[in-house]
Amino acid sequence: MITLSNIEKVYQTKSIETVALQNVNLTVPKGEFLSIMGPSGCGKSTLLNIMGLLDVPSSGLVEIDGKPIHSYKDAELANIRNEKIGFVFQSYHLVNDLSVLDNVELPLLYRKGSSASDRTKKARVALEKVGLSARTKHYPGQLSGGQRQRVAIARALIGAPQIILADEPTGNLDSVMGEEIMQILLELNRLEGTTIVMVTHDENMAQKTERLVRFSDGQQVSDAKVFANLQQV
Ligand SMILES: Nc1ncnc2c1ncn2[C@@H]1O[C@H](COP(=O)(O)OP(=O)(O)OP(=O)(O)O)[C@@H](O)[C@H]1O
Repeated sequence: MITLSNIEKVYQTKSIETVALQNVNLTVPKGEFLSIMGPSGCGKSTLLNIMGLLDVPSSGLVEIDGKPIHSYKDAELANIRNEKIGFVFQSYHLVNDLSVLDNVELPLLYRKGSSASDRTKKARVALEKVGLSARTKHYPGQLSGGQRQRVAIARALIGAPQIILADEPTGNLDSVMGEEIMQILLELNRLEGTTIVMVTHDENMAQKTERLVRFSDGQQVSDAKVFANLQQV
């Protein structure tokens, strides 16, 4: 579970102060699939970075599973990020000169006690989950956008994270590939209980999730269960 209380984020550059988030209170229960929508610049990526422990708020409290993150040392935070959280980005963030298999193995390189054979085995399982078993030796440049995003999801999955944070995961894809990626995320959430927070500009994608929070100017303007999916919740 992720809890944000009275979160404020102010970016201070030499001459300008930008309030990216203000008075944000949001709880994401374990196993929820939550969408975040809002106009460009309203603070969605900032929010996701704070939830993913990649950034800290200017004020307010962030708790993961009931424990405030400021009570952890930096090394402990890095461990939580590595073990509990998987990230998926709009532009995939794959390493171009590594094969698909090596890209997927990357998060485990930073984990203690994982052998090369264990990493390879887990990477193959993750690639199978996203339907890319036949592409392990390819390089990202040899794949379509949808396939690259599936590699990125496999990489997020390899460490069996409890939480996946996805920043516009279908943003660079056409509607067919976007739908495929969405089905993978929905299955992960339903079958494995992975908590997913997804930033999206696509109303259709948001309507497939359980709950939709809309932001404007750094603040929540609505927070509602997605009616069409209520019977599945
Ligand atoms: N590192 C930074 N330094 C200064 N200002 C920043 C920084 N990062 C973001 N901002 C500002 O904070 C505000 C929120 O940015 P953020 O990237 O969170 O918005 P967003 O809703 O994700 O936008 P988009 O949909 O375009 O990706 C914007 O006004 C942006 O210019």
